[in-house]
Amino acid sequence: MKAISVQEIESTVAELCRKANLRLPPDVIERIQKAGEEELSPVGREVLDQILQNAQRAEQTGVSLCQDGGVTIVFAEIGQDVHIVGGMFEDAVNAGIQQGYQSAHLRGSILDSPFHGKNTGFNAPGVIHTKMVLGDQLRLRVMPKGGGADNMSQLKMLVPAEGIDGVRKFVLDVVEQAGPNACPPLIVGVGIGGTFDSVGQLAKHALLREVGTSNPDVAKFERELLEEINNLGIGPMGLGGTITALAVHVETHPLHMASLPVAVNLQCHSARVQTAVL
Ligand SMILES: O=C(O)C[C@H](O)C(=O)O
Repeated sequence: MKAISVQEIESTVAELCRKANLRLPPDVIERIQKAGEEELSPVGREVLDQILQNAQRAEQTGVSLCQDGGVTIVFAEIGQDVHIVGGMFEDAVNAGIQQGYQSAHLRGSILDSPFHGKNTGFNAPGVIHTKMVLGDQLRLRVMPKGGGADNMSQLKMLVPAEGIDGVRKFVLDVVEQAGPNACPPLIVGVGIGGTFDSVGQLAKHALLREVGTSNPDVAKFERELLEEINNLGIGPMGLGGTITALAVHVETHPLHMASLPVAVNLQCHSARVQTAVL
């Protein structure tokens, strides 16, 4: 049994929030660089170059990658042999979000209620997903999820007879309808299976994967979808081009024989995720 204090959790989440908002992960940078070599449109190449310059400046100056620090999504894998001491896990995470956003001067985007619309200040509360795992470690992953791209995401309960072709059509429709609004080039997270409530989480979870790595069970489907999305011609920031998406990540879950839930969670090019293990 390992004891982990709420103070450690709070300061770790704070640091992850700061890092995530100021630093584009190396896998994302590499994929954008490669996209710059592949993009056929000169305007598209210019946009990709500006995205890379923006990432460099954010790291050098401490000004956030994007004005939108998003909803702070925290994925926690909690080892069964971990004992959290000194308070409530969720309170510690939310205090960490507040500390991180405040100290790095990041915009608070969270309203207390759809009815009152009062900014809570410093971006708390976040959305927290927890999973019990083996071991005595706590793995924390922070994803600031921008509002613009999340707004263009969609979920649909397909009829099973629509099959995988129906899924393919739905994913393409979602990307096409999003057009420039989700700030392409995108990472397209797709969840298939489970239930109405779980499939959205599956699609969001797919975005955590290292950009461009494939799910061996559906690698061909992911490759085909990426090609079809890039053939839509939306291009970087919607200005036309051959790179609309950097990657398609698909996750599946067993499902009821009468259902075919699909969720498409769009991630803008500012694909920010940072991880720490306690
Ligand atoms: O809230 C914002 O700053 C903007 C939003 O993320 C957007 O993409 O339009």
